[in-house]
Order: sequence, then structure tokens, then C-alpha cells
Amino acid sequence: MGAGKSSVGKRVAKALGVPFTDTDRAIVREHGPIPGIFADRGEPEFRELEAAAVRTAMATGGVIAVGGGAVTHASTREAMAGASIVLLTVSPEAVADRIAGSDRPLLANGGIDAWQTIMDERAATYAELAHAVFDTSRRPMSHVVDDVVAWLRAGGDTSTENEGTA
Ligand SMILES: Nc1ncnc2c1ncn2[C@@H]1O[C@H](COP(=O)(O)OP(=O)(O)O)[C@@H](O)[C@H]1O
Ligand SMILES: O=C(O)C1=C[C@@H](OP(=O)(O)O)[C@@H](O)[C@H](O)C1
Ligand SMILES: [Mg+2]
Repeated sequence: MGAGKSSVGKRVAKALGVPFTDTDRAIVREHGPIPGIFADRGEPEFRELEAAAVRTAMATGGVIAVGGGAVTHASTREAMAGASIVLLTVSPEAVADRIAGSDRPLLANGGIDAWQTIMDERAATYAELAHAVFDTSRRPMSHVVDDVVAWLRAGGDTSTENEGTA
């Protein structure tokens, strides 16, 4: 949440001339705003919708920005098999402004403290799945985009773990 997946992903896809899917946007288009889905149907149902959105996006190909919680769901992790997975990181100091006023339901009552707790819970899963890691805390978005594009153009190697440099 707030690392830059949606904004960086869109620009990476444009630079490469390939399709782009933001799975959150796809879910909103079909099912309405995310806070409403969490409130009316609960997080487990959101994760099912997200898994389906990731499957559809994988069939389309190109660049896919998932929500930060997507990889907490086993069937979503399975759907991502074969993809070159880029992890974008951000420090709490840098993310505070980015998430201020956010409507992300998991941050509704806890702000930056909730963000930190969630990141700590997910850190091991993120590290395990990532094929490359880029930190976005103190770099202009265009530089992050250039780094990701360069890594993908070099093959986006899924066989070597965490090859990217932050
Ligand atoms: N490298 C960056 N430097 C500064 N702001 C950024 C950077 N990357 C993203 N942002 C900003 O952070 C906010 C959250 O980005 P977003 O793409 O929605 O992240 P995510 O999809 O990972 O939650 C947006 O307002 C975006 O413009
Ligand atoms: O981390 C999460 O559980 C979530 C992250 C959000 O996406 P971003 O990571 O793009 O903010 C969105 O999918 C939803 O609010 C849940
Ligand atoms: Mg996003």
C-alpha cells in the first residue's frame, strides 16, 4: 500500500508497449468501490474477487499491478506462477504522505501504524516471492520506472532471487 505499484506499473507497461491491468481497478469496475466491498462482503470475499482478477490479468499478459494483500491468498499466489514478480518497497517516513487521506479499508482506523503492522506481517511472503526489489522511498517515480523497465528488458529473470537493486 503506497509503494507505487499502480502508478509505476502503468508507466512500465506504457514504456514497454504492453497491456496494463491494475487488479484493484478491474475489481472496482465490476463490483464497485473497495471500501464498500470490504464493508458489505468482508475481506475474504474481496480476496476471492482479487484472485479472479489476477487470473484474468495473467491471461491477458503484460504488466499487472496487484493490491498489496493479493499474495496473502494461496490461489492468487498460484495464479501468479510464471510471472516476473517485482516488489516495490517504501519506508514508513516516505509512505506517510502517500497514504494520508487514503480510502484503503485496512488503513481506515490505524493510519501509518496499521500500515507498519501489515507490512511486518507480510514481509517474509513478499521477500520469498519477489524476483527483483526496488525501493521507491527517495527516488522519483520516473527513475523507479526506468529501473523496472531495464530489469524486464534484461529478461526479468525469475530463476535468480531478488536480483534487482533497491
Ligand atoms: N517513487 C515515488 N515517489 C513519490 N511518490 C510516489 C512514488 N511512487 C508512487 N508515488 C505516489 O504514491 C501514491 C501511491 O502510489 P500507488 O501507485 O497508488 O501505490 P500502490 O499501488 O503500491 O498502493 C501515489 O500518489 C503516487 O503518485
Ligand atoms: O494491502 C492490501 O491488503 C490492500 C491494498 C490495496 O491496494 P494497493 O496495495 O495498491 O494500495 C487494495 O487492494 C486494498 O485496499 C487492500
Ligand atoms: Mg495500487
